[in-house]
Amino acid sequence: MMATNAMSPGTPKSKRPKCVKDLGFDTTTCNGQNAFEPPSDIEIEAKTSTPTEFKFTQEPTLEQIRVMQNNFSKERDFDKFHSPRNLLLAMVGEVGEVAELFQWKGEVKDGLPDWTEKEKENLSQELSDVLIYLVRLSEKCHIDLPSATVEKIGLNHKKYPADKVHGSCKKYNEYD
Ligand SMILES: Nc1ccn([C@H]2C[C@H](O)[C@@H](COP(=O)(O)OP(=O)(O)OP(=O)(O)O)O2)c(=O)n1
Repeated sequence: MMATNAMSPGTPKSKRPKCVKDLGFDTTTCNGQNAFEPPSDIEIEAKTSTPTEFKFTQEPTLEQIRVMQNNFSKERDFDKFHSPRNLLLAMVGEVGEVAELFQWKGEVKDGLPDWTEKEKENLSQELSDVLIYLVRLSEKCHIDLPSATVEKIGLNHKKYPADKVHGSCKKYNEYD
């Protein structure tokens, strides 16, 4: 379904859409319970795709990751430690561990061709830790992360119209 209610970046926070439904998108199919159907103005098919282009696997979904981490925490009686604040600090700590892997390397090439297998494995683990804590934090804050992300991408489309910003890295509020 098309977004019908345009929202300018200057809209006060209190008046901003709270969920993807407020943008005019059909949310009945993107709440983690059902199959995901993207709003028709947000493409999920790659614009161009080559056989060598990097892609994620289809599963696990964020909901499946939420369940896996929820089970992991229950089995270990970790729930009592997983308050939103603790999870936020844990996530930021893991972001720091990602940053440490890039520290002093200068710019690195796409696909990290100059990294050792061990370095790539470390990065893979630290990025996963960030995601695991992000998903857990979202769960604890009752943020439906997949839907919220679609909503945010919708907002990004409105703030950064492709025909206006093409090839520029200026912030949306720096345009006339
Ligand atoms: N109380 C805890 C402890 C760990 N984990 C899970 C979530 C993370 O994916 C991972 C974090 O474990 P560590 O704190 O041991 O961090 P690392 O795995 O990054 O180890 P290191 O700090 O040695 O790199 O384990 C968790 O959910 N709750």
